[in-house]
Amino acid sequence: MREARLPSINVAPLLQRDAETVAKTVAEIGAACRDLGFFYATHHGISADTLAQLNASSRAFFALPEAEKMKIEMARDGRAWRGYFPLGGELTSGKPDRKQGLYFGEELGARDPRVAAGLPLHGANPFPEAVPTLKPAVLTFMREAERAAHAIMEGVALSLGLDSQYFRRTYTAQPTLLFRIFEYPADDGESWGVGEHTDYGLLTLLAQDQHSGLQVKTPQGWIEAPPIEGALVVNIGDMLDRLTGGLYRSTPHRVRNVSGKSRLSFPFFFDPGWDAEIVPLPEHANATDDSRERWDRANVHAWSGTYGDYLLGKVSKVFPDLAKGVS
Ligand SMILES: O=C(O)CCC(=O)C(=O)O
Ligand SMILES: [Fe+2]
Repeated sequence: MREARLPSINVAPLLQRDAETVAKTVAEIGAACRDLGFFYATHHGISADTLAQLNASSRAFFALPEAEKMKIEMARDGRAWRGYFPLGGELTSGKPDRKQGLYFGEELGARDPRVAAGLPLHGANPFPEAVPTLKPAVLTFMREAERAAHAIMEGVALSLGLDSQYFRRTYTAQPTLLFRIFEYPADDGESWGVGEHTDYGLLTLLAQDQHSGLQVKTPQGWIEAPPIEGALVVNIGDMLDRLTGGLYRSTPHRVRNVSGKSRLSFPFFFDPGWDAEIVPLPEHANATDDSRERWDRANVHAWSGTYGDYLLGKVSKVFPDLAKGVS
């Protein structure tokens, strides 16, 4: 493992729309996106209190007896694909991951047109009765994380020479929001917490507890992305890679919890609207096929379609049993 560090970027000027200091932030974001596709964001507006509530409520949930957790099991939730999955229940790169977790999305009522139309991955979230604090903790985190993600995407747009609202207009007026809470038991010396993969959408914001485990693939080898108090890890997903013809990289990463303790992480996925057709930016349309280097051997630059199609294809692979009920 190489001793290298991801850059750390203060994103407050984007949240505050501070014209004097935003140029520096934008330049840093552009450089980080072109280089590793990963950086730490500080001053992101997600409060320390929100993170503490989320951490404590999640710990309380995972400490429940298995039967209690299984009351909100994903398999019971139908098309929305929300709820709990037990250890080994998800197969990120074809093998069971050494983690248990909770899967959430945007909290949508039955009258939301997307729910009424029966779109998979849309609906209400199941929350555990046994830990009533989890619901407000998750919903508050998601609200604050969405605000941070819009602001960082404004920085990404500016760094590409686009106007700040470009992505909001084209893809994220009604983003697809997925939020997950993972508990990784201490390493067993054999299995990956999450196997090597890239994320699917535009931007991932990751909060972590105090235990390391995340590793990022760089041209010089794997590096660690340990937790930094108060900072989020931000990385680019396949759709931004596709839009920029590979200029902004969707970088592979993986997790091995070698901390010796149980590790919690909280990835928030900020993705294009479900029906959005993903069309490369005209000036970045000439991408090279990088499928031979990719973990899934897919050529995202030859792919076209809506984000919903892309996501469904990916999620069907990681939860093969659930997918049978949706297709
Ligand atoms: O748990 C982590 O640190 C990363 C999780 C991750 O990469 C993912 O859920 O896509
Ligand atoms: Fe990931």
